[in-house]
Amino acid sequence: MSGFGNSFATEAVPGALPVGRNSPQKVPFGLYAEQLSGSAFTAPRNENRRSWLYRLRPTASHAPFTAYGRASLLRSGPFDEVPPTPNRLRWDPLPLPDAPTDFVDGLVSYGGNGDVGTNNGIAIHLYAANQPMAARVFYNADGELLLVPQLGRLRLETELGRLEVAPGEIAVVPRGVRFRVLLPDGTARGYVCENYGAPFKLPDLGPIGANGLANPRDFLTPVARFEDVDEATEVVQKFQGRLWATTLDHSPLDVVAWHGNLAPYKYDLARFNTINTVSYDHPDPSIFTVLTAPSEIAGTANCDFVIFPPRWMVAEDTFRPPWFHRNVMNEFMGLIHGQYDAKAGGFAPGGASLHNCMSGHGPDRTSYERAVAADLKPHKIENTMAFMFESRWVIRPTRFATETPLMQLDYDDCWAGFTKAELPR
Ligand SMILES: O=C(O)Cc1cc(O)ccc1O
Ligand SMILES: [Fe+2]
Repeated sequence: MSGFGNSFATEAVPGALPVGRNSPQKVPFGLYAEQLSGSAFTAPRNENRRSWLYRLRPTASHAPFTAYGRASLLRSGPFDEVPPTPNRLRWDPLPLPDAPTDFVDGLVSYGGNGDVGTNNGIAIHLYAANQPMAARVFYNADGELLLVPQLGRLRLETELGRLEVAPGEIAVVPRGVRFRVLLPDGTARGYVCENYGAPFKLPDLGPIGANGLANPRDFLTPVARFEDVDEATEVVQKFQGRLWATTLDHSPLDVVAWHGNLAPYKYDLARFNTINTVSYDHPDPSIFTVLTAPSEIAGTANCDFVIFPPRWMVAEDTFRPPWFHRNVMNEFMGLIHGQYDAKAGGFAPGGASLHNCMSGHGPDRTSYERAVAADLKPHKIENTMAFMFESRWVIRPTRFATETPLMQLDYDDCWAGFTKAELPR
């Protein structure tokens, strides 16, 4: 179903969706009605998110959750394992695992900010997996999950239906929605932004007008699809930063019909309507915002999801790549494929970089020298897709991120050796 944040209605069995009310005395077929809220009941209408689910069994029927037994590199805010470093950080790609590892066990946190307990901030994870989630499902009680596949498709079997997401596409799974991740290509790697704050929405367009950037109709939400499976299914949840598990005697992906505006969705980044200068200067990368999770300060996001898609570069008398800058916001970047125009080397697909508040960064020396010498005819940047999670709060790396051999100890060298400017004598 097409559209961002629409009010959808879908039933996998004709007649399963109650008509004219949410909670009839007798739900068709004896299904159980359940409201899933993504906002406070009293949130303003344009921010109010909820769906009504009609399921084979109530979610409430389950044994207590107990602490998840397995080791995990998943971390949550507050991020205080190691002192936050003011240094610029970059990592080589996360290797695919040797041991059998599914999506949940393959999550590795690189950093984050805020606090799961106060509903602000984000966590940034990478995943590398080689096993489908067989007899288990996962949900995150701490925030919604923005998934950015880099290698291999993900098949998300969720309570509200099925989504397949390939590298170059993204998906968002709302807080609390249970899902299983299957790997149609056998292995998968990618990035996750876990958003503790207000859910992602489309940015305002201001003077751009009524159309452009990510257009609402290109967001896709699944139709209802359910499993009628009476087999043991483990439910793993993350709650307040810790993993918990319980086992049901059935699959909880048993929602036969649902309606509402809280649902998973996907988006193909190739549909992005990229807007850029046709005169001079390199605009701020906010022109490439796909989704924004606002904070209570207008224009100062808990998280912006920004992409650097293929595009024409035509600016005249302009240094065309990203300029040198120091930002009050905090920038975590990843690369889905190709090359990023500010980095001639070292920033590989599946890798990552972190430039926190006020740390000087920008083009590496090779990119700089090439751009200053370039013949400025129209040039198309092709076969590339980098992205950024940009947040108003410092992204505090995890112990893993600062101690892994994937971290490039020589990152600073990419900005070494610039010749000094020469003033007229
Ligand atoms: O640092 C980066 O590479 C991201 C970035 C890109 C750009 O075009 C302008 C500013 C910015 O932070
Ligand atoms: Fe930057």
